[in-house]
Amino acid sequence: MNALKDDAARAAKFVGLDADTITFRGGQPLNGRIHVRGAKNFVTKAMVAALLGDSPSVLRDVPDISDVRVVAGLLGAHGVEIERDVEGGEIRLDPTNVKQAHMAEINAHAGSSRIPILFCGPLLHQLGEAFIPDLGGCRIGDRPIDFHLSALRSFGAVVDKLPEGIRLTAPGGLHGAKIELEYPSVGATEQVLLTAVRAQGLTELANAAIEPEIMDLINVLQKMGAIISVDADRVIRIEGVERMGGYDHRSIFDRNEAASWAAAALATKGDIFVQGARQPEMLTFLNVFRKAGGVFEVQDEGIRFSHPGTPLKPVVIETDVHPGFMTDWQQPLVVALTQATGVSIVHETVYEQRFGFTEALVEMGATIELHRECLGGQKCRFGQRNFVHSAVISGPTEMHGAEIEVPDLRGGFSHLIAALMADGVSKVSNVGIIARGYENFLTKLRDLGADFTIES
Ligand SMILES: CC(=O)N[C@H]1[C@@H](OP(=O)(O)OP(=O)(O)OC[C@H]2O[C@@H](n3ccc(=O)[nH]c3=O)[C@H](O)[C@@H]2O)O[C@H](CO)[C@@H](O)[C@@H]1O
Ligand SMILES: C=C(OP(=O)(O)O)C(=O)O
Repeated sequence: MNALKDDAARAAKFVGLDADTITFRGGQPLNGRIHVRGAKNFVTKAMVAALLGDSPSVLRDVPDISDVRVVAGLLGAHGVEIERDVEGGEIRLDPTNVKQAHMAEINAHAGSSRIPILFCGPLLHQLGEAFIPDLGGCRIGDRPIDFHLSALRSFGAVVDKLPEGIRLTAPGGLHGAKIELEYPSVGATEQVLLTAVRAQGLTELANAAIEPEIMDLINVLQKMGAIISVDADRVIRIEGVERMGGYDHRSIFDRNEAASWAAAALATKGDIFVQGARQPEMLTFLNVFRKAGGVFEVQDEGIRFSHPGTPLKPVVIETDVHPGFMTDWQQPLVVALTQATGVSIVHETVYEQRFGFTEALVEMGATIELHRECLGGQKCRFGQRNFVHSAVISGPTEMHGAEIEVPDLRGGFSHLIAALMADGVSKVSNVGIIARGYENFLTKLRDLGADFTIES
């Protein structure tokens, strides 16, 4: 539990959030309009990509979340000059004087985010050497980096595991490789992209992940001078180039944040217009939202999500890689499903331990049973390995206030929704973790009519 407190305190500090525990008075619908900016799962990677150029890059729609601060800190430690307009969402990254960072500065970022692992390729290209601190990120499974290290070795990198992180060198340079991922990992696909673009020769990546955030990273890399093609069969081909320049780019919107607010509208019987949300990247979510009874209206500026005013319907969901149902959508939606009439099933096939958040929901009155079996229909990697990775949610159940602790980013947002939906008072602690991926979430909640008080 101390590790979670540390996660929360660190993330809160990064964005200047003076809040640890929030007392909610629930039972009111969330109504109104909020604005979602660039995607946590893209912006941070585009910032790393700037390291590959020999001239400055400009990224727009950058949200003020702690993962952005962590990556900016690590880039700054490596000599990247950063100018940031936090309110305007613009960041300018000048990598022309990139240098090796001091170990102390690198380790100051240990345990804060998963993004540092993506510095490997760009630092090897620019400096011939990379030190990567211990990774952070949500505690929702083991989260090994074996695909990353194996891919880097295929490019010619030498990896030394040190007590405080990993050190990489490339004595013979980096050269193109033929790689096939065991599973279409988002991070490992990005690792290959960020390394292959300047490696000598051709790289072929089979079984790649093709999430919209990865496609936007490819857009950025192409703007910088890379040559990348994506085939329909999940094969990505990259022709290495000798030099790359900077980019000017507006980030893709955060579809995970948008889905979270949609779930909040459904769970609290509310009506939320999410400015910045777009239909194509949310197609799969929108289908499930509609099947559960949710109402949405796609407009030019965003998507309006609302409760139908009639009972919600149960759904069966299997999380999957894109274009499947994104794992980061499942936790907030489960809260709404506690109000559906009947039995819903969620089969989590991406992470082996992503149902820790349901314990608090059960304490608040939800009926959720967890199972080791693959309950969705398809067999996944976790069924045979005996992980608790399927949830059965029976509803509708009355929810009442409780004292709960945020376990991870999306689980934390689901706890906020539960506290707002429940009758009575709830105290939610460790809210700093939510600042990892939800910009100004307290202001947005206030704007939507939430009733709460903050304790530091
Ligand atoms: C910062 C960021 O973008 N985070 C997202 C990214 O995480 P991240 O990139 O870490 O997720 P991955 O797609 O790599 O992980 C998917 C699965 O592959 C496994 N795996 C991954 C790498 C590896 O070397 N070995 C291995 O076994 C993981 O343990 C997990 O079970 O994609 C996830 C899946 O869409 C999202 O939930 C996260 O929000
Ligand atoms: C799992 C997530 O993030 P990370 O990979 O940064 O831990 C998430 O955004 O839900």
